[in-house]
Amino acid sequence: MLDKLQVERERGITVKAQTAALRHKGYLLNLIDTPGHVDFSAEVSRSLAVCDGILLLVAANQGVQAQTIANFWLAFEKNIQMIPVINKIDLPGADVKAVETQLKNLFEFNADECLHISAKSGLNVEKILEAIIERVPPPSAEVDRPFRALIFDSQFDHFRGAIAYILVKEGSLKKGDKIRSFNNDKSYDVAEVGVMRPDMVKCTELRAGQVGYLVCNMRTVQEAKVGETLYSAATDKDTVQTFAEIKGVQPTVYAGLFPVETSDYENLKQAVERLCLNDPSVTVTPDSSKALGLGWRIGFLGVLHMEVFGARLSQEYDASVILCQPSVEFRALIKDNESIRKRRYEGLAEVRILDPSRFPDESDVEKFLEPMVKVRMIVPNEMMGTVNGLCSECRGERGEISSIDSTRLMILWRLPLAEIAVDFFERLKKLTSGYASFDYEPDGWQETKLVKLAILINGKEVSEFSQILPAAMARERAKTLVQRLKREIPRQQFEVTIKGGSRCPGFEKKMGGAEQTRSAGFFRAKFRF
Ligand SMILES: Nc1nc2c(ncn2[C@@H]2O[C@H](COP(=O)(O)OP(=O)(O)OP(=O)(O)O)[C@@H](O)[C@H]2O)c(=O)[nH]1
Repeated sequence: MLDKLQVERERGITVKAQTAALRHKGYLLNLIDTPGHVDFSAEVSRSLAVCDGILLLVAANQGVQAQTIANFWLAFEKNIQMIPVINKIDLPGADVKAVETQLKNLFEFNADECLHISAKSGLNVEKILEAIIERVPPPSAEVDRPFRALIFDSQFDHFRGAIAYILVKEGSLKKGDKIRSFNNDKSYDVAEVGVMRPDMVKCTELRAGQVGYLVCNMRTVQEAKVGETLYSAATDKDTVQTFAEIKGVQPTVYAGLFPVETSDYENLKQAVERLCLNDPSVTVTPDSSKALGLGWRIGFLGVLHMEVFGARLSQEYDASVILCQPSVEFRALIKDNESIRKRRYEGLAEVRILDPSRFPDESDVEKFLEPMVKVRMIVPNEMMGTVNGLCSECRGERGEISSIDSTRLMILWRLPLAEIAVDFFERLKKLTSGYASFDYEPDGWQETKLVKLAILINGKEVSEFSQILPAAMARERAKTLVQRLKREIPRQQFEVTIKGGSRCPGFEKKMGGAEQTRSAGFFRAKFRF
């Protein structure tokens, strides 16, 4: 019901938090359904900023997943009331007792706190609503004060402009009211308010404690930014209390984004801005390339997030884009030499490496650093060896292992982000027949050796296609690239060379003939790696 986006329906996953208001026995409950995948964790943290309670859902046949633990701690730190719910008890593989043990061992939930339901058959679902009413405190809301609300999500509508989803903390709001935004400092006449049921339904008034949507002719997407405070135009700005900042999540992978046709740049720019309104966890920096023209370097929370962003641009905005190979951010500590630092690196001692075309000269570099992550996996006992094997292959350092019940282990590893950014989860799932779950968080930086794999087309480097990666990963990656290029490039037209730098000596592979019938449009359409 709540997965409305085409990409969600196609992939069967939630990528966007959705709100639904429902009435039950005289109470108004506002629910937010959040995604489960680690790439969309920003949706969870943002939703927690406006919730008074959470339902911690665990499937009876799968048990606690790695992301359940991450989400538990997010809610715990905010001191939000939690209701543990064990779902899918209708399945033959359901083991309610085992899940109860896990919930006790990991989070100290007692068995009598846990609800046992089947969302499919509807069994005991009613009890969830009762539990929300009994256990979750009502929102603190003062209806008699002047209007004040927080924008916790927003979306661009092709017909009505920016639509803000708000939590009304104080007062009330109706059509015709005059309001102001605190950070943007603009004033608006309210054109429409309503609630999500889960589709937008107009209503006459939103009152303190409610969440709903607001249309007020916000013309640019910046005006409906998440975290903005709205208040009654009659209130003196100096007396307005703003909401605590909704902390952003740092991107983990970056990729170049360019229009297929350079003439589409302006349209794509608008589409990117509008989509970012609904997905504020991406970071956007303008970028330009000799081969691909004007575009952006975009930061995502993972490769799935990147793929979903690309799919949404094409499905919701009809945009054709080139997304280059994703890469993590590396850093270089520049040698302690004032004149080199000044001349070449804007005086910086440490530079960020996000773009192969701006790879520092190796002789200027004291050391390279790569980002590390703490990975948490939950796996069946008998698969420990397999999982540990995979992690050591990925240059990992083993951390603690603990059992969460008699059949499952929680395994911690410290791994380079570059190793897990692309296909680690797929490999883990394959090796464990889908039984392992995985979650990670940033864990500092570590010295590394970096290699630039340069891709030359007809003898010229196309830096957007070139890649920077740890030397340990270079040979494997180069081999995959060779295979891919063999499939994708018409050899009579292009000669492609992949060159390893000094740290990947001798790696040079040429393919195709050298005929100079270069067609930029073709390049753009063809190179989507
Ligand atoms: N047998 C059974 N299947 C269920 C039950 N609840 C959900 N499912 C199935 O489990 C699958 C996943 O359901 P979703 O609701 O998409 O799961 P989710 O946890 O929201 O996943 P994300 O959308 O990625 O966050 C679907 O195929 C559902 O039909 C249940 O109580 N019993």
